[in-house]
Amino acid sequence: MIEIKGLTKKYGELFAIREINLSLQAGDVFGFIGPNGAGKTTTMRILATLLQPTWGEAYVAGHSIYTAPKDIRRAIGYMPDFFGVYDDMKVIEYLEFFAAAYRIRGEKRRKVCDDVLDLVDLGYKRDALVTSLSRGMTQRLGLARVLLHDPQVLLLDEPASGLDPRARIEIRALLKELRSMGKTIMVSSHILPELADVCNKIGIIERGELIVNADVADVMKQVRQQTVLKVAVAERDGKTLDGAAELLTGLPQVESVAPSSQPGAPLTVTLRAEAQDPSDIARALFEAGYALTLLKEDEINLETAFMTLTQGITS
Ligand SMILES: Nc1ncnc2c1ncn2[C@@H]1O[C@H](COP(=O)(O)OP(=O)(O)OP(=O)(O)O)[C@@H](O)[C@H]1O
Repeated sequence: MIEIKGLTKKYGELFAIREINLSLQAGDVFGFIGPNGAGKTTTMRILATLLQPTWGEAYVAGHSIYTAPKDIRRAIGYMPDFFGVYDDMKVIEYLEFFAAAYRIRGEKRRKVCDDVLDLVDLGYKRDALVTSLSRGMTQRLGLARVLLHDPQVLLLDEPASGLDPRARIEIRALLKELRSMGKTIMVSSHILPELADVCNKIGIIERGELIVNADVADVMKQVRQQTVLKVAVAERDGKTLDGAAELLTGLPQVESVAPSSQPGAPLTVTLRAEAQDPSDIARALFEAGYALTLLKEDEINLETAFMTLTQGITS
């Protein structure tokens, strides 16, 4: 759906983006992470055929940015990081205006507008003035607008920037819904946690260069090759968590035991690479008379994974 090869944009001597390569399949949700000025907007504007690269190739939905920009515009929904809304227009009028621009006519137009409004949960603001909407609602209206012509590919430039926590959560839920509809999505942000649980692919861009470009699942595997467990026992009958830690440290399949960070918190037990079965741990504790209250695999979050993976690269 998106194929980029050696894409480069220069402004004078400055490389806004430099030799970017990227390949996204249908249904991929690509989180494009980078600090301000890293090159996210430049990349998206080139894909949206609003900006010419200095050199390099880019195809969207099978169409070249050089030879078929009109086909690309039909296939994409591009939401810029800042967009204006017209004053003294109602929400529904605003959408109908853009639907008309997409040549959606007659009864279908009203239906399409109502459908996208429902999708972004703004049906109840149908007759409100666009200028009366909160920033979160305005962003959702912007999303509704780019969905009018049912594009296969969405390019969303920082859709959650400047929103309060609740509105960010709403945008994330909406992205998940669009993902379940099979859309291919490129969504940018300058912070990773925002996109962590929405994307299946992540790219990190710094000073115009894509320094990480990976499948989320692969990153997880790469970062965590060992099993890490959270373990807790009941502190009674002379048995303590410290005693359990000592016992576990002596087991051959255990590589390390980190004490609990605060009173009552579980131990963090890392197994040796070849030992994957946590039931040995349960058995050893049980046989020594401990009452196990917690034994679960410690789930690594994407943020930690990427921090580990990019250590030293982004500093
Ligand atoms: N028209 C322009 N003329 C000169 N330099 C530009 C122009 N547009 C962008 N740049 C530069 O290109 C680089 C990349 O900018 P870009 O807007 O793509 O970054 P970004 O990752 O989208 O940042 P932000 O998160 O702030 O939107 C920056 O150094 C920027 O100053």
